[in-house]
Amino acid sequence: MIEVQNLTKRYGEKVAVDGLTFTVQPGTVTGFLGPNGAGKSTTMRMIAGLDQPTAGRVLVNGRDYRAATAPMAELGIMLEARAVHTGRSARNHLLALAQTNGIGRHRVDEVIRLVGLTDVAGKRVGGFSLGMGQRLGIAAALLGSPRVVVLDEPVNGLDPEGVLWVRNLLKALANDGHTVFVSSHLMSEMALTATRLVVVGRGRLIADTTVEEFTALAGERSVSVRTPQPSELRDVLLGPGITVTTETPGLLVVEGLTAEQIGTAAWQAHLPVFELSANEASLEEAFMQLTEGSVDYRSSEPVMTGAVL
Ligand SMILES: Nc1ncnc2c1ncn2[C@@H]1O[C@H](COP(=O)(O)OP(=O)(O)OP(=O)(O)O)[C@@H](O)[C@H]1O
Repeated sequence: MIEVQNLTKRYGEKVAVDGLTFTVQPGTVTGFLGPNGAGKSTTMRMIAGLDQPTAGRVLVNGRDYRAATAPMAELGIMLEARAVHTGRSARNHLLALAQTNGIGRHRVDEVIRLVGLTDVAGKRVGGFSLGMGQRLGIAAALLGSPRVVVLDEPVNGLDPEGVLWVRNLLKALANDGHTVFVSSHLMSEMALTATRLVVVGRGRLIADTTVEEFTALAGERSVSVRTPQPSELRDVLLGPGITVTTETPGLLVVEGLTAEQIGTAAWQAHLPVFELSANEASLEEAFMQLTEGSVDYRSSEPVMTGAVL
């Protein structure tokens, strides 16, 4: 379990993390979401004791992680992969880590197999692609068979097969009872991997919810109806909690009713309907709405959702 209590981190004037409080439970994958610069990496570094909080504290399995006697068995962490420039082979890199933490050789081979690096284990890490580096980072995080696994953007740089592999790995770890906390700035990816979500913006907690609840929120959508008798249909549909707007002549946009309810009401009132379509809000759109106003860096160019998926 990870308990983050009133956690704050300031860098001079900049408040990177601002009074965050949340708990990450074992047995589930918890997604840590937020736009760029929201404070995810800083929070993760404080969980691992790599950064000192300005205020508040973090408990890993009920204790301060820095006081753990076998730290790699408590917490395995992979921070955002940066270019690794090392002449060491992947196996030697992991062996060195294992030796300094009292972990046996057989576990090194086990994690190499687990992350699919067997064929390149003898190769220099410096020559690894971003995806191979991610796999190596995950191997290092899992080396001590930790109860808590924290991964910062683990699918960055992975091909679709790699993304699927990470997704399944995280789910398997959670099913085994591990605490799994994984950051991403992609809502759609988290929706497929996580059960719970902690959403931050500008260092503050925006939502601590289940993916199901979040999806239901995104599911609140409008329905477009094309009819030759818009004012009559509008009168039929209007009621408490229902809004009807006209965007173009003959086209109503209805909020608060399903397409089925609208179709039935129109049929009962003998009003013709030429088109009836639900306007689905994507998870990514719902996430953008939720974090609106808490984005640090905003591109002036619109980004097609497909391009970031
Ligand atoms: N060492 C530092 N010194 C000064 N400012 C920092 C430092 N580390 C982080 N920040 C700032 O704190 C804020 C939060 O950064 P952080 O890297 O934690 O965000 P993030 O959510 O992980 O973003 P990303 O998805 O871009 O990695 C940013 O505005 C960043 O510029």
